[in-house]
Amino acid sequence: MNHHSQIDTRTRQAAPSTATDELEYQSGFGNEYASQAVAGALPQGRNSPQHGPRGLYTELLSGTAFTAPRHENRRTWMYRRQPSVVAGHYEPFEQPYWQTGADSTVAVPPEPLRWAPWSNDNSQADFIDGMRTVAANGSADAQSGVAIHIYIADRPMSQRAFVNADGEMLIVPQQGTLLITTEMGRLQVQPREIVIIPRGVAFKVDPVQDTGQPIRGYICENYGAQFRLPELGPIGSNGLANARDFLAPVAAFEDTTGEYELIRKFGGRFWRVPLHSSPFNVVAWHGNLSPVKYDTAHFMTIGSISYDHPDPSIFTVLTSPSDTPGTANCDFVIFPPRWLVMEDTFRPPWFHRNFMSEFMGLVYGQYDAKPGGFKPGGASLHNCMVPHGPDEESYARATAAELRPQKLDNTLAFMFESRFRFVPTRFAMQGPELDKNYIDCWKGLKDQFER
Ligand SMILES: O=C(O)Cc1cc(O)ccc1O
Ligand SMILES: [Fe+2]
Repeated sequence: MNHHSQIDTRTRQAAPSTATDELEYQSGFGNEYASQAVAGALPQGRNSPQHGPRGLYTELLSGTAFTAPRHENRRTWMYRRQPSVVAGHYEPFEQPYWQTGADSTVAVPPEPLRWAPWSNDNSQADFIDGMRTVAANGSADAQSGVAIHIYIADRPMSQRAFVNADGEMLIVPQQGTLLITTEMGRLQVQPREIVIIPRGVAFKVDPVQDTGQPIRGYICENYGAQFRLPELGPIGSNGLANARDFLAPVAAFEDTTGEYELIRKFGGRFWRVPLHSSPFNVVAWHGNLSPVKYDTAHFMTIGSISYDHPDPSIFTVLTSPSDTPGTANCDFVIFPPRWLVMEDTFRPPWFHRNFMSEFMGLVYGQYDAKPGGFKPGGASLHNCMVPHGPDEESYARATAAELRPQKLDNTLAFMFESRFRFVPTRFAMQGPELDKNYIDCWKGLKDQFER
């Protein structure tokens, strides 16, 4: 099933890169998916028959505690050519730029921060080597908080696979199409789409075409509760990201021979182990723990059709709740193409100070609160209680505008919003991408009080 062909491009914005996706998927979010690459490989009526089907080994992957409530419980049964315990000894692997948890030695100024698109500092990097942590909070061992990384990669992972025991990974591609091979099968993901790789699932990321440009994007590594669809409350039973638009892979296994290198992130450290065959050897699987992708063009955006600018929580695609109701470990929020029709309203985001900490990125186009300075591939950070809002240009434009219905088009910004303060890494604070003059975009907002 190719869902791209179903997008109505008259009303929905096409992504800048449009490689066609010929892969097959199963639809739904957190379904009891079932798939087999070879007939007879998926047992019927039981999970672990005395003899695995077709000589396959049975292996269970639990993404939540066995006793997690039913609506949160995630696990998948895999039928594979070898169990994943077949491996040698692990040895340490170095990835010094991929950091875990807040770095308490970094002094974070309580002011708005912004970064230009990061430059490619290593043109020999795959997805793992090309990862750079830009901010983090919480702790992987405490199962709370997130890290935000950017990746810039020029080469395929090829015979290298990766397992993250510290959290799930929400990938937001910004440039170039990815082919993601996982234990559950393959997904193709391009800018405008997002993908979630659950904690513990082996995967690798390869560029789809050689465009001469590296693949680039943002990642939210989530140490906390798994991302899920938000409650809809009075919105009702439909809207925002609809579950049926999420796509899980179908079972597929690799026949490649030769050595694999498996890299495992475990408690903030990296380890490597040689494998004598591909870890992508699952012939059939069933369960509700699976990577899924989602095309944000399917997002049913809701906004004000009377007056005022609503809170951006109406744009929540996914939420990772914390123990405090309504106060997320992390929300993933998008600012997609949409109509603005509010009457007698300052339409861009208001000036504000927020309890929650806001990390923003831009996939393409312009963000209405910051028409200049905030570039695709760059980022901004407005931490807990840090004042921010529309820049001078946006303010001038919005207060002068004639309030006709207006389409914000050709744009996709997003926000990782967390209850925990984001601590930028040394890499982010000391690199040349940090915008030293960001605060100046507000300096012309003079006192114009008419007494
Ligand atoms: O600060 C930002 O640009 C993000 C944001 C957008 C919005 O529409 C309302 C509040 C908010 O924090
Ligand atoms: Fe904000």
